[in-house]
Amino acid sequence: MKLSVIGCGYLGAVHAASMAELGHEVVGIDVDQRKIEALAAGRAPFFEPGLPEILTSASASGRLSFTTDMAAVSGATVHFVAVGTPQKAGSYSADMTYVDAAIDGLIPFLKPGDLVVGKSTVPVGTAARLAEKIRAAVPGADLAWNPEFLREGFAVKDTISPDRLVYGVPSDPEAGARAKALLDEVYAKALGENTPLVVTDYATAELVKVSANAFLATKISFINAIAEIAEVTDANITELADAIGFDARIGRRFLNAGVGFGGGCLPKDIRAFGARAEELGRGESLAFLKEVDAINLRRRQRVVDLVVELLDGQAYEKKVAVLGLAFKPDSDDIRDSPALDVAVQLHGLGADVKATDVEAIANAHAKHPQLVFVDSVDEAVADAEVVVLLTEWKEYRALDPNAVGALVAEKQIIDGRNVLDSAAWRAAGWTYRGMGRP
Ligand SMILES: NC(=O)C1=CN([C@@H]2O[C@H](COP(=O)(O)OP(=O)(O)OC[C@H]3O[C@@H](n4cnc5c(N)ncnc54)[C@H](O)[C@@H]3O)[C@@H](O)[C@H]2O)C=CC1
Ligand SMILES: O=C(O)[C@H]1O[C@H](OP(=O)(O)OP(=O)(O)OC[C@H]2O[C@@H](n3ccc(=O)[nH]c3=O)[C@H](O)[C@@H]2O)[C@H](O)[C@@H](O)[C@@H]1O
Repeated sequence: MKLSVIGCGYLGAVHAASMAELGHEVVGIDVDQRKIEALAAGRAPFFEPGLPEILTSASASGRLSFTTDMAAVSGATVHFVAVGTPQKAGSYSADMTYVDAAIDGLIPFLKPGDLVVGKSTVPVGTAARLAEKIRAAVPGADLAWNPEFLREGFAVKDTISPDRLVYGVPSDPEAGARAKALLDEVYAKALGENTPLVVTDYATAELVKVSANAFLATKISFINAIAEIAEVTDANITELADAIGFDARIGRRFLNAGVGFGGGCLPKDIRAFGARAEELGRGESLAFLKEVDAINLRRRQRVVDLVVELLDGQAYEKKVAVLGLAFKPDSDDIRDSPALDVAVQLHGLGADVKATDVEAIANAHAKHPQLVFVDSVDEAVADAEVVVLLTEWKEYRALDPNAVGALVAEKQIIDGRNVLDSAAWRAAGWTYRGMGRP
């Protein structure tokens, strides 16, 4: 099948390459010339495990191409829209400029029978609005909403073998059936493997996406709120999470307390969802998401406070090693990263911060050139008075407390992700502080 993917960022580039890997003929479009040049040369413009391999194989197959020229969509029947919907400056709402520009750019090249498929995360009501616009401009063309649930770090696997598929299709039965048939053809492999499929209306599909992210964010903030109580009672949040997680109704996943959630999605999605609820006159229904956000941001402050506490109340000119900048391991994404936020705050307090990451240094440097970045843990921790672990890369989880201890000035560590063996670090002479565990 011939597909186009408009917007080739963390979502779109993976989607384009994965669809080509599945046998479709795909053209990826982006306004970012540099990104397109990299992708066209078979290079991933960001770090995502497995992406380089499928880019190479799909490009070699001749089924995958990339361009900045929107006219290239003409040969395709199904057009995925995967452009960004970041938080609007000065507001909690989603910035819809890119989605609107992508649809406006696409319309002149649509033909009757084409299906535009929204993948970006949008405020509920967007699909109905865009569908009207598309149908008015190109009779016979239509729109479906097919939210994406991939996780960065697992994006290729999640795209090729999703845990569920959701289609928001037009309410007209004939148009709905046609949209479903086209999407079934796109996702034939996953459907053949009995992937659960929910076929629904636009509003439900849009709400499924933001509800899923709101639930995940709430689950993380729930455990972090309990971690705040654990901190003042000397309870152990990890053991507590294990214990409640054994209840299948609760489940252990997404109960890792620490410096909290970040990234290009959970934080901005809960804010945009709350803002949309207010527009709909139902602000109070999602008021709890403000608390979820507030708990989350307090965890970053908690790490900063712990650093200052370990430095006897004064961070100024003290040497602090920051391990981790990406919002999570196996990603170079620093969008709303708790780790980077903490590094910036410590720098703001006058600390002599040396920060490192496995993949995210270039992105972090581009955004915060005022920080000092070093390429290795050894350089970061040299003469440090406090070491702060903020992104749980496997390399950092495996650190040897004795080896690190030989390099620092003071053996003090804050485990912002609760991933180190506290007993082993203490046995090696370290002052160990976790996030809600002794
Ligand atoms: N990153 C992720 O893991 C997931 C993201 N999403 C959603 O997918 C959407 C995209 O997210 P990301 O890929 O992370 O963002 P991103 O910022 O990495 O990528 C967006 C891309 O769209 C391009 N773009 C902007 N305007 C354009 C236009 N008019 N025509 C063509 N290209 C244009 C940008 O240059 C950029 O490369 C967002 O709505 C996000 O919430 C949903 C699920 C997972
Ligand atoms: O809409 C999106 O873009 C995506 O957002 C998240 O995926 P992602 O942002 O890639 O990363 P997650 O694995 O969800 O982690 C998000 C943040 O939560 C943090 N987290 C996660 C789990 C946990 O137990 N504790 C915790 O603090 C992570 O460190 C990270 O900062 C969702 O998991 C995806 O399903 C969704 O498609």
